[in-house]
Amino acid sequence: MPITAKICGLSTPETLDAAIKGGASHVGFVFFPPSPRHLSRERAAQLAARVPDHVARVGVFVDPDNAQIESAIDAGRLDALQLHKTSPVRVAEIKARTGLELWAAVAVKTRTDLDAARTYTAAADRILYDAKTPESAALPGGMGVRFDWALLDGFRHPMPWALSGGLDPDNVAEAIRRTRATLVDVSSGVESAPGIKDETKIAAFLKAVATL
Ligand SMILES: O=C(O)c1ccccc1NCC(=O)[C@H](O)[C@H](O)COP(=O)(O)O
Repeated sequence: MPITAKICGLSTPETLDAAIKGGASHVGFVFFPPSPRHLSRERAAQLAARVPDHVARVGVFVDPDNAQIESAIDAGRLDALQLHKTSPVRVAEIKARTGLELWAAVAVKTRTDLDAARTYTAAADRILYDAKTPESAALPGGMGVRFDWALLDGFRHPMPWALSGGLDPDNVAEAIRRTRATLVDVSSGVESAPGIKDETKIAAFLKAVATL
């Protein structure tokens, strides 16, 4: 099975183009004001217009309300929604309301954290296993934190899934070999500073994925 990749938190035409040129299957647009990657609706619309049909636009949210979601879907021409810190009931509501592909982020630090994945079976289309960020952290994702991939050993995934958290061009091949992920997601591992994507790192990450 080919390995695919989502480059998350893109905010400029140049870095978006680098992700598309490098073969990303998904591009992520963050809609969360505290994030250095947050996009205004205007910026999202400009970027969305550059994305070809074969690349999926994923909107990233933290327990959003309906108005936030609807304006972002329109502006970003979103194909999928990635929801952090959002309950299974709320994910199901959003799915019913939008009809879009829904990804539920599950924050992982211990094996017990994986149990949350099963609570989304009736609501989400995909689980994104992401590293749990510290309680004091400003963001629930995009912090370059990695979890112990061995936690996924022998775990029966309840639905399609993706691996995230602390991936970068140097460790993504090992992560894929270790976990057998078929979709990987990266943000800060392809940045030169928080929120500043680096075209060279994006290309290196996608090359590392493509060579597997
Ligand atoms: O990236 C953000 O700023 C962000 C803000 C709020 C919720 C989620 C966020 N990012 C989620 C992602 O999809 C990241 O790609 C994922 O957490 C991995 O990030 P990183 O460890 O930096 O590669």
